[in-house]
Amino acid sequence: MTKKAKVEQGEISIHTENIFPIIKKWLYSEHEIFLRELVSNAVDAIHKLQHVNLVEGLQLSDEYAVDIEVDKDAGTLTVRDNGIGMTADEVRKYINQIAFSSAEEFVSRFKDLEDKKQIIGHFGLGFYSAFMVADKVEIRSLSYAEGAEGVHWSCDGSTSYELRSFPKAERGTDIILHLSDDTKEFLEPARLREVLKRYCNFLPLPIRLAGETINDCEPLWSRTPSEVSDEQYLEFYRKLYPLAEDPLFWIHLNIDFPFNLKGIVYFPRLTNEFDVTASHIKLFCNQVFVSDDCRELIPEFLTPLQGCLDAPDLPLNVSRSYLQNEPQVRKIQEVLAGRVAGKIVELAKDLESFGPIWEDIHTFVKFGMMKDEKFYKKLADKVVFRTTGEEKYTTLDAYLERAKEKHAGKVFYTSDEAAQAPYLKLFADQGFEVLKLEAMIDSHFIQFLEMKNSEVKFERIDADIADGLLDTEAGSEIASGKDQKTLSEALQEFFGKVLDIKGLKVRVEALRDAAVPGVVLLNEQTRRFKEMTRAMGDAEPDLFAEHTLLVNAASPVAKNIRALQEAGDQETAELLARQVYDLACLSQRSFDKDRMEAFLERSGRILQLAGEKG
Ligand SMILES: Nc1ncnc2c1ncn2[C@@H]1O[C@H](COP(=O)(O)OP(=O)(O)OP(=O)(O)O)[C@@H](O)[C@H]1O
Repeated sequence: MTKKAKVEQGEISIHTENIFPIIKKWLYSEHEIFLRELVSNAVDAIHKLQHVNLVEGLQLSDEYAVDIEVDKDAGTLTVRDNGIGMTADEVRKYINQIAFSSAEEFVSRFKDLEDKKQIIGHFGLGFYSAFMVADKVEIRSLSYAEGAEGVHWSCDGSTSYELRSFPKAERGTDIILHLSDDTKEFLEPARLREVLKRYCNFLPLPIRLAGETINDCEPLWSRTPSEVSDEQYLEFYRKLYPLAEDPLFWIHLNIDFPFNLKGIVYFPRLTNEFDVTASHIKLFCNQVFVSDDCRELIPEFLTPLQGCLDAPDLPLNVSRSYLQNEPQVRKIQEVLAGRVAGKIVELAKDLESFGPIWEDIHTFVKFGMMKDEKFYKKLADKVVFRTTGEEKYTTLDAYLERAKEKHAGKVFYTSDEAAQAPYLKLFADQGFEVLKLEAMIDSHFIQFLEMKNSEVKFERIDADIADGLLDTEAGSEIASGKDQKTLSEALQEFFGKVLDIKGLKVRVEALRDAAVPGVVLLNEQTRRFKEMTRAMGDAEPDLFAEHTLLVNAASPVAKNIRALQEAGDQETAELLARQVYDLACLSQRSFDKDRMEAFLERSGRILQLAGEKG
């Protein structure tokens, strides 16, 4: 005669009326995370058994795995493990009391939260997340303990449960979900696979779907860095980001003290499609996927970093705003910044291979240096600049060393090679090296460098004419003509009178290069100030409100103007003076319609005159 199984019925002692509808509705969009929760509980159960096995010397030698199975006809999904199992008492304690009281706490803590995304992806849901997708949940379990009896628990989503003994042959736990009508998608292997790949891809034990292992139990970051080859790092990257180009460099973190942090972060090649404002790192907790968005852990200037971080010590069941104030988070940021700086120092040893990498990383490095003093100190002498010099790249120190004779402490730069081409030519012809600072961040970075090195001044090549470009041997000029004026005096007065523009200063100097009739100069400090007000969102500043026209006394055009003026051909002299000015301005600014028309018309007349002369 078989003994009738004793059935225990009871009420789960929770105080919230009925938490399940709340959970279900509230977390609707993220209900797939139930699978992560159940699979990680199953993995925990196996780890616990492995631990007991060691401590108690049980000498178990099973093949451990978590199996996920579906029964389409019955509409059930089962998560099975061969871990530690539970006795009836443990089910009462861990499921009826602990799991459900934490459920209650969870709901009361987060139900008023506006931004639900804040906690999504973080732990704290546990076993009861099964009710997000199931109308009824069953547990069948057999504890590892000697003489243990199988146990069966079921609950239909109300606050009452049923518990009875159950003839289970194999140690471990089956969690059986009777999926609700609107979550039948989880009976589809393809959908299950997708979710398991997302959350369980790197779990440390085999996770099998219909018998097939779907995960990588030993993700690369869990290995010893010295045992991993470059090819393996690249292969891992390609698996994580199949559409991306190979990264620029990577860092393998393997920290045990003062906190645990493992992971591999990659600095990607930045393409136009790459969103540098989004977070790209996948966060794990003991190899369980937690979130794709862990921007709190990464210093702001390193947001492009990709890869995986495994931070088992972080209290992940808290909101992101909590994370922002978590001291450990700051330490992780510091470690990341330090390690990235270290890697850059290493890469910078070979300037030739470093140059192209620098092109992709420089904005972030400069931003980091301005934000983080430690980062600055580590990299201060590693910053490189593109240059017109012999090598393609130079450090600031090397540049200043070369410039010692000609312009000590002064750094000439261009912010736009095309627009400043005439100036570049002047500098190049006289053998002056010019740095190319063409990125948005550079104007701020220059300011920052000047603050850090008070003896260094940056000057854009159109800011002033360096002494070395002037022909100081041109000799003193002789006063001549009816007006008894020197060439410089006469031209200065003539240009000033003819152009008659508010804010324009005329300066006449002999340049070493006679080919340029004139250049416009914009004072460095005034220009920077104007650019700054533009950056602050003020109305478009007029960069030309104050500017200087430098007329090249060495140029044949200037001499010609003076000759025409002396000969009384005021009209042609004026025509040429205006053209010299417009040509000098043209590279710096675009003309409006009227000025362009006047310029073209004048050009036509000058061509005509030249033709008549010929
Ligand atoms: N498959 C299982 N095998 C053995 N025990 C289990 C299993 N699943 C759950 N448990 C027990 O039930 C308890 C409650 O699980 P639950 O998932 O709600 O919370 P948790 O795992 O302790 O914490 P959290 O999931 O929030 O990190 C577990 O601590 C464990 O003791």
